[in-house]
Amino acid sequence: MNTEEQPIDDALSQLDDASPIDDRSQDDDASPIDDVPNTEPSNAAPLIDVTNLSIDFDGNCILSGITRSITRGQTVAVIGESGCGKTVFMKTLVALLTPTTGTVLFDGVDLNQLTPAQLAQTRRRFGFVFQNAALFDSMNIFDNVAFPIRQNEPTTSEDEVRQRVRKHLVEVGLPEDVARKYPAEISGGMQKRVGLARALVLQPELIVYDEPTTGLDPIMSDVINELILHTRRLYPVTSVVVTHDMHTARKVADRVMMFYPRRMLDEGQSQILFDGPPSQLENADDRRVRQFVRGEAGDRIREMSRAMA
Ligand SMILES: Nc1ncnc2c1ncn2[C@@H]1O[C@H](COP(=O)(O)OP(=O)(O)OP(=O)(O)O)[C@@H](O)[C@H]1O
Repeated sequence: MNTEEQPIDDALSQLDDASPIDDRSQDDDASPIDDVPNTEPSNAAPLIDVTNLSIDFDGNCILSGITRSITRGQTVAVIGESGCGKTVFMKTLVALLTPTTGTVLFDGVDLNQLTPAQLAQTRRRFGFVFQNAALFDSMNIFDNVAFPIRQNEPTTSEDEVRQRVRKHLVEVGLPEDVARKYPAEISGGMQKRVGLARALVLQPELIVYDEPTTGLDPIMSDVINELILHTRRLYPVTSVVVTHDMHTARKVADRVMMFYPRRMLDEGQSQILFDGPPSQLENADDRRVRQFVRGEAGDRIREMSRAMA
């Protein structure tokens, strides 16, 4: 796309009366408002149904025997030590990976039975917030956020594109002058907020966040956490948040799933050691869960010693 051809100045003039959530956002210390309507889901039907999922890579079993549902409107944090399969699980939910066995239903439809065209259509219902924001370096922020609209809804008028980009930049607390900048000209925290704005422009039903706070200072991490909550209050969206950040898991999630590496378990043992509200993490029955959330190596040291012996 030739960004020079975009009527960006017109677009930006439309942003002039936008009220960013917090003008301090230029300095990355903005805290978005939370006084917004709570859009509770109208029903509690599962949006995602996973049945007996397993994933192998070259005979190396990463996930097995996973059966879980995710209800519409839930925010699920997926935690667990590095390499246990959190990202693989998340990618499988949005058909970026194909199950070795088992099924993943999204809104009752088996994603792996869809034709490429049907899958592309369904993916418009997903929003992705990547670990590194994954913005296009050659496009300014306005065009980055406009990109999914122009790609997926090419008949949308430029007027509407401007309105929607403006709305979503405001929602993530970015001031209007950011729209003219390029990704390299803004901080990592601002890039993550642009990534969230871009994920929201197609009004997804499911948003997956891959390590949304990794690499951010504690204040900016909390801004991102607030934005995840803010997004949930604004829209009846279902969210899956893969994170190492226990503060994020506790703050944004109404449900936490903790995975354990398959290779460290015996046949038939569940790979999900905990599945419940974050308030119960500290008192989980499984010692490995309590150790994980407290940041104690505990059993893992003994297990690793045995594995290396
Ligand atoms: N496409 C792939 N091909 C082969 N192996 C893969 C692929 N994707 C992931 N893996 C392997 O699967 C395992 C789980 O990876 P995954 O990225 O899900 O871990 P994770 O729990 O998200 O870890 P981290 O917290 O470090 O990101 C790793 O051993 C990884 O190397």
